[in-house]
Amino acid sequence: MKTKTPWHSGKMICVAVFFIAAIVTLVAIAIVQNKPLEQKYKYGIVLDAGSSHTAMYIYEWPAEKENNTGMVGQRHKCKVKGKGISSYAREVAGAGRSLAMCMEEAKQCIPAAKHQDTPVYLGATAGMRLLMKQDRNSAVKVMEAVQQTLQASPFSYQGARIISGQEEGAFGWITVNYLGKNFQKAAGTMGALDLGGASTQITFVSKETIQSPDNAMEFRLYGNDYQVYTHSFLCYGKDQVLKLALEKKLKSADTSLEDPCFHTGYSEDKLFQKVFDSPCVQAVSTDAMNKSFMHKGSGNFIECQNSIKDIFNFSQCKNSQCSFNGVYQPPVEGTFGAFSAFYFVMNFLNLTGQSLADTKKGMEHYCQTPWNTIVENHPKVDKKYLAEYCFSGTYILTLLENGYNFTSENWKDINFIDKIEGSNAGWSLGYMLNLTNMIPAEAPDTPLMPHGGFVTLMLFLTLFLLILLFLGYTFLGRPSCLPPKEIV
Ligand SMILES: Nc1nc2c(ncn2[C@@H]2O[C@H](COP(=O)(O)OP(=O)(O)OP(=O)(O)O)[C@@H](O)[C@H]2O)c(=O)[nH]1
Ligand SMILES: [Ca+2]
Repeated sequence: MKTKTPWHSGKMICVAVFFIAAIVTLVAIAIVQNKPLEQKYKYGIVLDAGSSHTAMYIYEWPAEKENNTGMVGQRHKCKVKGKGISSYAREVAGAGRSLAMCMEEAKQCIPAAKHQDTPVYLGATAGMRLLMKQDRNSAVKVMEAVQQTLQASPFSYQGARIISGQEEGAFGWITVNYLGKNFQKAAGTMGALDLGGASTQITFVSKETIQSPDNAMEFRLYGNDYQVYTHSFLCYGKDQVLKLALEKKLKSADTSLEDPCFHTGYSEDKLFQKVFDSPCVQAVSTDAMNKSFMHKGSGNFIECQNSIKDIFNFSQCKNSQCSFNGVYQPPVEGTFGAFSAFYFVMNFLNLTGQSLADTKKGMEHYCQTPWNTIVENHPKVDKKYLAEYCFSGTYILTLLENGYNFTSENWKDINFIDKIEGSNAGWSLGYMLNLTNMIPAEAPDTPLMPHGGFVTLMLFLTLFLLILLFLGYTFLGRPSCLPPKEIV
């Protein structure tokens, strides 16, 4: 005779059945309860008022996840027609009006119900820094004009200001690392190289203690401390540097100039004013300003590079090492994202993934190509941009190699990038993240496991228990609460 163990008792089996039924119900409730709610989005607008033009960026992010890295993305970009706001010094109202079309686009792009909760910021960079030096009064008026336009919009106006070179560098670094989700990775961060029209920035994390306070920034982000080196070179953006280079070559009595940085066959009558209208170059007399010179190309990369080296001062350095013009810079470290004109120019020249030696060969070949061939090969490219690629590419090479001290070994660490995960690399995203406190100092609490993982685990456990029950039933006999099997 078999002895009845408590496990064999029908009551126990029934209890087990109810127990499992309860678990199944629990899991079902957990699934329904934890189903992600319909995503609610928030929006933010940043106007990047650069020296050459203004761009408006609309960012969006899921309302519940604003503190998680990488959650904010670019929803829309609008390029303001015409030049940068600093070009409106003599007609300041035009600066405000120039933004109207993009603000209209923003109204269409962001749901009306969200307009008044959407912050709008404007940050002006090197063009306005230069205007501030040249004509403070007009600069203030330009900023007032853009402020008025933004305040008249339905969005929540949060300020229009000229940002510092350090901020521009640091926020560009925050943007690329936020988008690359690098703040929570052990692999470390990526340096940022930004080449604008009027200034250029270099920003990276250095192991070396930063020897000059002006170049040091400290951040605590997602629970990690970062010591960042940053420097912004005013007048070393691609448009201002062309003026610096021409200034070096031009004498006020010259009626023509042969320039190795422009293609053979290129010839354009230019006003002295075009070169000398900036605080980056030495002033000349009004008489001289109204004269013109014939700008002719001779297309020679090596000669062009030698002429560009003249605009850097490599001789004085008060610290252990410098980039140029006596500016302290520790040795470059890690990988870099190079964006804005670094990307526009190197991408056009097809020189984004090459060794330093091949990049130089590519430049040599490009610069010596006659102007009519260049025009024939690129019928759709704006002639102003087209004429300057030899100069700009040579400047970029010289700045990176001779200025920042990149070598043929670490050249491959420079990634020429336009966008990361659909968002443009630039200071504007980092600026907004900072002002909306969206990058916490400490890592936000995260659930033990993601929603999908939790549901899968619960289902798996339930299934496991059901199998156990089935096995128990098969091997240990039927419970007494079920009707007995008919004996044949
Ligand atoms: N080739 C090319 N050049 C461009 C393009 N867009 C802008 N540029 C030029 O590249 C340079 C840098 O452009 P941006 O990064 O927009 O410069 P910015 O923000 O106006 O200037 P900063 O205030 O100095 O930052 C300028 O000389 C622009 O005229 C483009 O699509 N193609
Ligand atoms: Ca810029």
